[in-house]
Amino acid sequence: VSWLVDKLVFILRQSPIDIVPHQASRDPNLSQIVLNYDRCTSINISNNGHSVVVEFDDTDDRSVIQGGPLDNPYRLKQFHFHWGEKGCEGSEHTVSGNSYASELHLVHWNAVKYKTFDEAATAPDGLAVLGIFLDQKQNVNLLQFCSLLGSITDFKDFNPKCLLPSSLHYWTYLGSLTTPPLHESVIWIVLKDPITVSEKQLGKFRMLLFTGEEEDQRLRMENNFRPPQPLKGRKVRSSN
Ligand SMILES: NS(=O)(=O)c1ncc[nH]1
Ligand SMILES: [Zn+2]
Repeated sequence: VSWLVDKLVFILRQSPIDIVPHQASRDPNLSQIVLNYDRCTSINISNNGHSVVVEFDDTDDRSVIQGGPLDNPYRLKQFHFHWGEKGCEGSEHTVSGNSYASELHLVHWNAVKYKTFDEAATAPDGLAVLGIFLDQKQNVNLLQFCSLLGSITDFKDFNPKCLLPSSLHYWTYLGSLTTPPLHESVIWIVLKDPITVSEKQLGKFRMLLFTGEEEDQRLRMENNFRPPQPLKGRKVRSSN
């Protein structure tokens, strides 16, 4: 039973969470976040069976996030999306119990303190994930690039800056990966303002049918969002 106790005791900072804006504490020491994605080097876009992922070259500090709750620059490694089968659900974080249609995660790692992403992914200050809510309207045409499971397509010079809302106001809290292995290693930075995507584009997410190499292995990819987890006394801070 001790392994069970160990497990229970250490599930203290799981993600996502429900963010309640008026309960977040406005912290004057929280500076703005700074995104240096201009010389970002996207490499490929792929469908890993749970999401669509765009990988970046993280061998140097060309694409980093810094400022806000972060003590040093964190390197952009990949971004991916979470969505649902209906327009009213799909994001992982919720705001006063309300879901958005989808949520974009830009995953960064602390290359100052750790040698590799995998090492950082198990450290309490190893990762920083920028979460951006997607509402329904505009165009995010990544999906036409890959709808086949396991398909990897060249995807050079894509600058994620075009996926950002006008304001970089954010909430921040200490949490975890929202997919296995659920490591409690993420400093979450969730932007308050959503970006808007078209219903058609979101529909493409939902219709993301893919076939593996084997014939007739047709699976529907949908509802790849984890529900909100217990706050366990954590504080959510709000930027100014
Ligand atoms: N969804 S998440 O951003 O917490 C994540 N990134 C890598 C694995 N899981
Ligand atoms: Zn994610």
